[in-house]
Amino acid sequence: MALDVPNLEVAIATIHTLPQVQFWKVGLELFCASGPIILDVLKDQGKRIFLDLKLHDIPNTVAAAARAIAPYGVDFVTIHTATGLAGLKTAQTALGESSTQLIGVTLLTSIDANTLQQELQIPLDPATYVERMADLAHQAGLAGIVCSPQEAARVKQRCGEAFLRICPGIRPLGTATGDQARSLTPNAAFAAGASYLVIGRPILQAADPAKAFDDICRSLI
Ligand SMILES: O=C(O)c1cc(=O)[nH]c(=O)n1[C@@H]1O[C@H](COP(=O)(O)O)[C@@H](O)[C@H]1O
Repeated sequence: MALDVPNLEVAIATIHTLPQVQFWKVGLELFCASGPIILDVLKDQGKRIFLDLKLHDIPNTVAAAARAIAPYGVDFVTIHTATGLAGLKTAQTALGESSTQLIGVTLLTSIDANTLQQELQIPLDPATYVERMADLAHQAGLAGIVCSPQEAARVKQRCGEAFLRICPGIRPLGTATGDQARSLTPNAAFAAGASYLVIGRPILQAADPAKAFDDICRSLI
């Protein structure tokens, strides 16, 4: 679950409201607001942690950031694959002996074909672009990628089962799409080969978040 909340106080309340959630994603909003203390809070409760900082810079700088992140001991940390092969490799190397797995963000799930081709002037369809980015991440030795569930099957076929496909853009039927452009239902996402689903607003903004979480889990059985 994405712990997309504005500060430490709300984060702690949210973790308590959803004790059944075992794996939390801490993103830029909360990490900037709370600093690394939120990681200690989650660790103290035995939770797994996905630190979603989406590194994107020159190789020397992403490597330095990865070295600074390694001692946090989180499970996953993200880097944009558009950083390029050299940056992906140096960041992976910089994590050294740490158990943290480096995950490449391929193409944000908010970007549709029109935005990719017209606005960003990248003459590929999103699935082909994601495949190219998955290849880079795979070649650099990363543990997996973030992609939309719509690309999960192709990435699995291309890079193998062990290469993680972490999929946001998850929308149970009847929930608002919002800014997500390439989405699927939880059930369809797993069927398509997602290793993990990342879900925020459909649960956080539900009238009863615990029920929304349980309903999603039940829909997967
Ligand atoms: O790296 C991510 O986690 C991420 C990548 C991406 O392409 N799309 C995407 O939505 N995310 C994150 O996944 C979460 C999705 O949240 P909801 O749209 O509220 O379910 C947010 O925390 C996003 O920052």
